[in-house]
Amino acid sequence: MSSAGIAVSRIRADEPVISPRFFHNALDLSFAESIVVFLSVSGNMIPLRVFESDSIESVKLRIQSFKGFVAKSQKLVCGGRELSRSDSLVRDYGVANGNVLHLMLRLSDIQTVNVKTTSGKELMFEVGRYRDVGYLKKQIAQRANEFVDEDDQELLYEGKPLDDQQIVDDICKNYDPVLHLIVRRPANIRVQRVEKNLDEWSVEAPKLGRNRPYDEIAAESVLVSSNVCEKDFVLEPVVANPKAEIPSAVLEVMEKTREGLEKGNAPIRSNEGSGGVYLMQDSTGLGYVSVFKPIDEEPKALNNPHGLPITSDGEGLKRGTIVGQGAFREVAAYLLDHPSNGRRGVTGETMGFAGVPPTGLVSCLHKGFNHPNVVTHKMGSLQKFVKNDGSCEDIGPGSFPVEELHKISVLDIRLANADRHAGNILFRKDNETGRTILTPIDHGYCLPECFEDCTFEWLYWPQARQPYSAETVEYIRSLDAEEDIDLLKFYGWDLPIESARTLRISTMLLKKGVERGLTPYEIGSIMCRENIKEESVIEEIVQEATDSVLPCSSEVAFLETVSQIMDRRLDEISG
Ligand SMILES: Nc1ncnc2c1ncn2[C@@H]1O[C@H](COP(=O)(O)OP(=O)(O)OP(=O)(O)O)[C@@H](O)[C@H]1O
Repeated sequence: MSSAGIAVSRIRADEPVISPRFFHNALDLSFAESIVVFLSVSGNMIPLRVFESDSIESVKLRIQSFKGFVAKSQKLVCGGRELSRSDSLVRDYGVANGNVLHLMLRLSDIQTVNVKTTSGKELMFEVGRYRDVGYLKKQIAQRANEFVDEDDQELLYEGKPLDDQQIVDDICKNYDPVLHLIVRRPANIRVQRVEKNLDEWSVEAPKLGRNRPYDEIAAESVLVSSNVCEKDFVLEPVVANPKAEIPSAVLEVMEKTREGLEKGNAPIRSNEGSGGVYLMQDSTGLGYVSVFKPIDEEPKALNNPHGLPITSDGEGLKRGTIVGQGAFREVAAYLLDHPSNGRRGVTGETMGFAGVPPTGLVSCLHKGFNHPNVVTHKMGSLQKFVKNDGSCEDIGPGSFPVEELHKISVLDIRLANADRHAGNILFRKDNETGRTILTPIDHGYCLPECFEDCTFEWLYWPQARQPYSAETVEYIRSLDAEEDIDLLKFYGWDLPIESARTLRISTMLLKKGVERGLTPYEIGSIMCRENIKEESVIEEIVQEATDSVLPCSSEVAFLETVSQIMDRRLDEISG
């Protein structure tokens, strides 16, 4: 999931933002049943008239028609809650007159840039929006070996030379620009250190041929400040229990990330995501190695770069989650994604059944992060960057192999994931086999304290209606919620009793469901609400158990009651 054009308003959603007079004018008789809300887009407040009976989808389509933002790319947040169910109504979310709707856009990070050489040859590049011109030059040098080194290239846009530090997104202004490439004959550069942090660069550029704009370049000397020897970053693993070994795949990701930072390749903030998401570069500066998500930049946290209002009660964007705990949840999803042939530490296998990328907890300091007030170390999750061809939001589910979807369904059901939309599943086509491989990412809202916001987009994909294979059933049988809770505790996250209960109940449901031959669709439907108003079956089961046991009953007795009620409900469904 991603976000880019961002609502930046400090006005709280429950504060009236318009004068009574405006209301009087805005609400004439023909609109007696409508309400006026305010759309916060990039700091601007735009009044928007909606009906309480409008669906969220139709509000998004309206925004699309007058602002041009594709409905699919929109994310609306009101009163600290994401209006995530497209078919639910404005009134279901309690949106009222004068409320502020924060609009966040999910824009692709990738920008197409066309490069035209002086001989008229055209090359197309797809680069990250937040890459700079220097990076683009490296790509040009790599793509066509008839071109000389990146240092000899000059890129022009609308006749003006571009600096290496200029960001692609700043040049592009919503369309695919054509840049003109000029290759200079190699200049002779000599660097001499005159004192600490101060180098003297002597550049002797030879005269170039006619029609070249750099004919005038003559020998010159410039003084350039450099910090090449200074280490201006910190990256350390966060270890809560020295006895808990960091998985080898996570250590490798940390090491490669450190190498990139050491080479001066700064974190690049992703255009996507409602929180601060940084793409960490490798040592060559040509690829990404990991993704860092600091806890203080989560949605509703103090330093969120997208200007979402700060939490007033500590609750995250999804019910039953807490702002600042996203990183623990990301790490938990990797730790609990056990390999299919056993447990990670024992088998030596690094990848789990569902393929959650290796993820660890780190403390990181870099001036490129969003910390407007103080420069401090940031704690957050560091996840291996997975090469991909896009997210499942970009293509229809027809080509996804059944087992690829099933592995993600097992993970989501177990962890009661409250944020499984198609943008959080990356896809990649394997060149050799031609198979599509799915990778689940973004687990900051798993293991919530209640089931209210569980949503699984895959529920509506045809593969979800096929039964689990024998191997998957075997894997599900091997799961043990108590072992999982102990594992997380060993790694330093003592799950709150409510989240531990969620894990126990959802594991119980998954196991009982497959024993009755239920499909991912059938089990998933028990966990998800059909609409925002009506409780899901799992919520009804929990409520019935709560009503049946004495308030002083133990957790074991409560879970035993849940188990009995669940058996009855599952028999009704499967019978
Ligand atoms: N492990 C990864 N490998 C490759 N790309 C990734 C990875 N993790 C995140 N990304 C990229 O970064 C983007 C934002 O990440 P992510 O969805 O985790 O952020 P978020 O703020 O939690 O988003 P959301 O608004 O969906 O909750 C993703 O859409 C994806 O393009």
